[in-house]
Parts: sequence; structure tokens; C-alpha cells
Amino acid sequence: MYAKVIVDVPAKQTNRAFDYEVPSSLSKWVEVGSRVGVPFGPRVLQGFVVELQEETQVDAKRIKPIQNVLDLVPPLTSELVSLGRWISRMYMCHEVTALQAMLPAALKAKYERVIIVGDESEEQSFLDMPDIEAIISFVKSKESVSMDVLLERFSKEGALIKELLSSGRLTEVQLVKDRMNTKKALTVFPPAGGRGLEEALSELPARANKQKDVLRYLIEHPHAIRLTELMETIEVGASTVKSLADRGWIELREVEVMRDPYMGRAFERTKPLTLTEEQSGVFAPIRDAVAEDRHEVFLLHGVTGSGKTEVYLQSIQQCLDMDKEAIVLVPEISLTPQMVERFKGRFGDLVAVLHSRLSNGERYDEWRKITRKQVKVVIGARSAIFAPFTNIGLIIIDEEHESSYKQEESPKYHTRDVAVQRAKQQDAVVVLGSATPSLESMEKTRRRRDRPKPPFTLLTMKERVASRPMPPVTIVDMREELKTGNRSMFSRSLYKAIEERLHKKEQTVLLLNRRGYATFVMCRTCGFVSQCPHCDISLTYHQSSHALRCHYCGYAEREVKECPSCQSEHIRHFGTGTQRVEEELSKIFPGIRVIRMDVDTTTEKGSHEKWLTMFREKQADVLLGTQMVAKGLDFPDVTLVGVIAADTVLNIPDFRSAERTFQLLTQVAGRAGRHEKQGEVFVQTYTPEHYSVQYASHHDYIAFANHEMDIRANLGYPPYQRLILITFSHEQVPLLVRMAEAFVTRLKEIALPYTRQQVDLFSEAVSMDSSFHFDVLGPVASPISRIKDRYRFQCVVKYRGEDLAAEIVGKTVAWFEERSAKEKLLVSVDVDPQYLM
Ligand SMILES: Nc1ncnc2c1ncn2[C@@H]1O[C@H](COP(=O)(O)OP(=O)(O)OP(=O)(O)O)[C@@H](O)[C@H]1O
Ligand SMILES: [Zn+2]
Ligand SMILES: [Zn+2]
Repeated sequence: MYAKVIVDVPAKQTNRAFDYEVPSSLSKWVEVGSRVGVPFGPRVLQGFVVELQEETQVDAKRIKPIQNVLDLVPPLTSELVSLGRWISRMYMCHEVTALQAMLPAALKAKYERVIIVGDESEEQSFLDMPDIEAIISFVKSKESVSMDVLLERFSKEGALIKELLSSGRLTEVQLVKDRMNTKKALTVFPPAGGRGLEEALSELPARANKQKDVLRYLIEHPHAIRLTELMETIEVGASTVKSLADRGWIELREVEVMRDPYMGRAFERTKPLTLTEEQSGVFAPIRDAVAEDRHEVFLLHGVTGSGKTEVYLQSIQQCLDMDKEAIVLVPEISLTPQMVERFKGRFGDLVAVLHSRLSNGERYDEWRKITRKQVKVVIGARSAIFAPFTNIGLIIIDEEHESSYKQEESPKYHTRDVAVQRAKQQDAVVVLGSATPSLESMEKTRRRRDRPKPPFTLLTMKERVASRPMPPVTIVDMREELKTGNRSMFSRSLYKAIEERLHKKEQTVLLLNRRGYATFVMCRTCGFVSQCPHCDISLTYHQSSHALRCHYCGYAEREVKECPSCQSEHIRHFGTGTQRVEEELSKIFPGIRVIRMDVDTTTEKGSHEKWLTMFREKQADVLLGTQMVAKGLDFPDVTLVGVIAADTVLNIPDFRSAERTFQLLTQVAGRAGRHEKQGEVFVQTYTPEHYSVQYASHHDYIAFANHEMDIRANLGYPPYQRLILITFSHEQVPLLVRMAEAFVTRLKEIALPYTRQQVDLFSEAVSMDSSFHFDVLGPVASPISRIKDRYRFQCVVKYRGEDLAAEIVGKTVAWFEERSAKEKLLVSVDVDPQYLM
């Protein structure tokens, strides 16, 4: 048997499958999706088996055997292998990069160099040297040792070891190993049924009290117990237990344990709620599709507080009743303990949780619960879409509009599109939920001339549960505030509203969008702004460390007291970071209790959870934060939401700015008055007339979507045309410009026949909408024109119609790669980019 293997080197030359022989000793273990070690040139590499076949075209003399199999159960399924192929085609990445992205970090290959005994034929001539004997037999006894261990053991024999290596008596080889091992714990095993322990007890001398305690305990509890637990329970030392094991009365050995981040946490079990009329209305079609095993994509548009989660839960129940599995995706920052609790509370131990705050080990163990089929539901961030389930009935994406569903590094996939593809492969149902669906998804629910049945089905919930009203939103024009002499960052009305909450002992959520509004340092005399010497961006001031930092490359410098340009002392930090809002709050409301949540206060593991719990327990009056506070929070006493400055996102030059502003305002406004108490919202802005602010204040998603879609159609932006962003970077501008221009010229040449072909087709009466349309903009300097000392240029491909664009760009990149590599120029391709930076 032969296997096609994709090796773990993301390069053009290795971006294809290579044939290997499957030795008969391994044939039981090698499957599609197995990780294997294979000889590749002088090295041994990790690879993935992507196909098995009886024959090979490769010359029998040249074909090499697979060296080893890394896992007893393949970490990928054949379905995931196909998905990997789709991702690599769709997002133009190496196939191995796509496959690697599906594995938990713990399974990334580690290459280890070890020493083994080499040529034995020369053994005789060395026999007279006892040192050599010792070294060789040491290595033999271990089968293989690392250089470090060998040198540690024979610290004085370095020269001799070197000689043995060069003469071939010892050889250095490379092994493929896992980066992460399973966690083991010493465990005590009493003999079956506790047999023989009574006799053992009588054999012990009278003074061996502690040992007797152990035996008595095991007679009463004749089952395996972790050593540490036994030591704690009856207060004995490890040596006591070991001595019993030495006498053979009990057994002590290492067994694997699972790291469970939620261990010891009791989740209150919840029962399905009686659905409201609107919930029943949207649940019925989802339930039917799941029950009928019918692939369908639903876009669930439900206003904030409409009870989408309960719809998800009952849909999952339907999926479990069919003995199928479900994947639930939520944005990383919404994956709060409360969120997890809602799912664990309903489905208990059937739920695995995957998110980036877990340690590698914890994540690996959660992941293995899936491969071992111990769980049926996975809830997680982006990469949980790759959960190795084999019988998926339902995939849910909550907050489907979130830009974090797009992965920013290669493979630059969009989770939503991957989910739809995966669901197609498994005949599963997809539910995309949001109070503010992306325009891309919304467009797919609309009928078109060439598309009588739209790809997605729209389901709508217009009302909050229990007919709770949407909170009234007041727009505050900050220009007017300035005119009346209010220079504070709080308008008079927001000030009053906060004061009122303090009196009534209710809670306030304040949002400050940090993005594009970071504190920077500027000289008031000459206008000098501290910039990163390596990137084309101003440095951000961090109060806690009194340092200026670059958000792109991590460069840091000490706070300056004097302007480096004009030596003036009037240099200080500007802008309204969350730290400054916090300072001002305490100044105007002495004694106010504020919890601040931003990147600075949530780096520590568990800090996110800690802050939210404190706020829920009413240990604070105000929760102040960045986007983090806008998502998913459901606190009964929050009756006021304030947005400090709504314009910060609007000012970013990006065609999605209005959409992002609308989404953020709607989401954060949705945190107010979700329970019995009525809520209200204040939005401070310098552009109160902007349509995104206006529509958000009326909670009118549909009107916003229609308005924005018209603009996009006119400008030829998504969802009407798709984009591919191609970024070039190099240390020298002239070469960069020349190469970028050469790329674009070639790209247009390669595209030409495709577009012609389409024009011909068109003349044979193909409808307008399916015609292929291909445009190239640029090259131009990127908005962030330098990062880490490399200048950046970009071009944007706009296209409509067939998926031919990926092919065209792919061909151009292939043509370009050799030249660019020679010049050390980097090219990166981003299909469906979220940001054009
Ligand atoms: N059928 C029901 N009966 C009673 N209460 C319900 C029902 N469904 C949901 N709820 C409650 O309504 C509140 C809002 O529900 P949920 O958090 O699911 O809203 P949502 O649509 O996800 O909102 P958001 O988009 O803002 O996150 C929750 O407190 C939930 O427990
Ligand atoms: Zn100055
Ligand atoms: Zn920098």
C-alpha cells in the first residue's frame, strides 16, 4: 500500500503530496488524516496522509517507507483533509498550513535530535577502552538519548563523544515528536477486591502505624486513587505508600489524567424554557432541517435580548436527539464563563470548551475528548470549527458579523465560509445569529434574478423576550457641549444620568472604542508626535509602565519629559484612553467604584472572568471598557449605557467603518434594560447626523442595511463585489514599487483571457449577474506604510461572478514568487480582507 503525504514545510516546492510506501508493520495504523514521520532528503519530517492507494507512479527503487505513525487515532478525519484542500485553494495558502491550523498547538511537530548507536562493525577495535564501552552501553540501554543528557552523564568525555560521532560509532538522527505530552499522575492501585490486604496488615510490625492507615483505607475503599489525594485524605507521606508498593502489596504507577479547566465547578442544570411565539417561529424551520438531515444555512436576525441563545440550545437538543454532534462558535471575547455556563448548564459533560485562554495542555485535553467521542457539543472561538467530529448535525455561529471570525494570519480563512463549506460536506445545518448581521450574509438571503432560491434563509425576531422595550437612545452632540463651555469628556446629560444611577444604586456600562483612539504623545509647542522608529505609526502611551509602545512591533521607549525636537517641556499624552476616562470619573464622582476592562487589565489569565463577576456582584458602579463590554453581557441592574465617543470608528478610512459603527452602537445599547428595569442609552458624538448613528439610535437594522447596501453597490464593494488584498513589503521603496508594478501588469495580462471568455459567453445571452468582472486597483502605498522597517505597498482586486479570481491571482503569485524571493520581497494575499490596511 502507498500513501500520499503532505510534508510539514510550507514552501512552494513542497506544496504537493509525495508518495511513500506503507510498511506492512504500520498498515493497521496509517489512515487518511494520520500524522506520520517520513524521510525527506537528509531529514525526517512530519507529514499528513491525505490519500491511500494500491499503486504508485513513482519508481519502486526510489520510493521510501513511512518511518513512524505519531498517533494511534488520526488527529484529522478524511473530511477535514478535504476541507484543508478547499481552504488552501480558496485562501491561497499551502495545504499543510491549512491542515496545521486544524490541530491544537500541542500537536505541532517538534523535531528532536538524538544520539543512537551507529555502526557496530568496528566494535572490536575499541574494546580495550572502558570509557567507550560505558558510553556505548549507556546509549544502548536508553535506545536513544539527547546530546544534553549524554554530555551531562559523561561530562568529562566531550572529546571522546565527538570522536565516536565522527567515526560513526554513534550517530545523530532526527526524530519527530509531539510538542506536548499527556499529563500523568501517580496512582495507587490496591489488588482487585482488596485481596491480601488483611494479611499484609497483620504482617506489619505494630509501630508501622502510617502504613497500616494506608492499608485500612484501601480495604475500605478498594479502588484506584490518585497518590496525592490519598496522601491528603489520610495524611501520610509518599514514602509510606511507596514502601507498601515495594513490598508488592499494592501497585503504584503513572496513569494519564485529563486537565479539565472547569473541574470541580458545579453547573446548575437548566431545563428548556417555554419558547415565546417569535422563538417558536424561528425554531421550527431549524428543528425541521436538523431532523431531516438537510443542509441549509439560516441567518437568524434577532434584536438584542430577543433570546437567541435559547433557540441555539433547543436546536442543539434536537441535534443530540438525532445522535449527532454540534459546534457552537462565539467570538473570543464573548466566550465568558457565563456563556459557557449556559451551555454546560444545559448539556453538562457532553460539552467541551475550546478557547485561547486555556493552556496548551488544557486545550489538548478538551480536544481529545472530541476525538474520543466523550463529548457531543463543542463551544469555542474561531478554530473550534475544526473540531474533529465525524457526524455533525448543526453548526452555530453567534455574533456572525464579528470581524474576529476572519483569521488574520495564514491561512486567512473566514470562519463563516469555512463553516458553510464544512456543513455542506456533512449535510449539516448552519445557524448564523446576530442582532446586526453582516451585509455579506444579509445579501445572501435576498432573491436575485439569477438566483430564485437565495443561498441563506432569513429568520427574524423583532422583539425582546417578554415584550421588554428596547432602550431609548439619546444622541448627544458634543460640538454643542463645547460651545456651551463644557470641555469635559462627559456631556451634561450623561453626567446627570450617571449621577442618577449612583443614587438609585443601579449600574452603568461605559464604552470607549480604543481602536484609532489610542493615547499618543504630542508636543504642544511644535506639534512633534512620538513615532515608532520602525513603523509608520505613532507610539501609544501606557500609564502603568510610563512607557511608549508600538502596537505593531512591540518597540518601547521611556516617557519623555522634554520634546526631542524643540526641547519644550510642554510635551504630554493626548487622546482619551480608558485610563483617562477612569481618572476623570473619579474626579467628578468622588468615591465612584469603576471596573476598567481593556487590553491592559485583561492580559492575566482569568482576569476577564474576575472583573465580570465583580461587576455582576455589584462591587462596582461602572463597567468601563473597550469593545469587550459591548458583547453578550446580560446583567439585570445595568440600566444605563454611555458611549463616550461614537466617531472613533467612523474616522478610520475603511469602507466598513459605517457598518462597524452601527454594529458597535447597537450591541452596546443592547446591554441596557434587559430585565425588569427599564434602561436608557446616551451616545456622544461629533457627527450626530451620520446615518449609522441615526439608524442605531432608532434600533433600525433593516433601514441601515438598505442604505448601506446602496452605497456598496454604487462603489462596487462587498457584498456586491469581492476583494482580494495583495500586500508587498521590502526595505527599499524603489525596488518595492518596481516589483509591485510588475506584479500588477502581469496580473492584468493573466486575467485578460478570462474576462474575454466571459464577454464571449455574455454575447451568447448569459445574464448580467453571472458575468465575470475583474478589476485591479493600485499599486499604492498601504495606509500603514511601514511595519518593522519594511515599507508596504498594496493592490486590491475587485471581482464579481465565478471563483476565477483566486485562480488568476494564484497563477500570478506563482509566476512572481521566484523573482520576489530573490529580492527578499514578501507578498501576502488576503482573500475577503476585513481591513484594507
Ligand atoms: N423563552 C424565554 N422565556 C423566558 N426568558 C427567556 C426566554 N428566552 C430567553 N430568555 C431570557 O431573555 C434574556 C435575553 O436572552 P439572550 O441573552 O439569549 O438574548 P440574545 O438574543 O442572545 O441577545 P444578545 O444579542 O444581546 O446577546 C436572557 O436573560 C434569557 O434568559
Ligand atoms: Zn516640540
Ligand atoms: Zn513599531
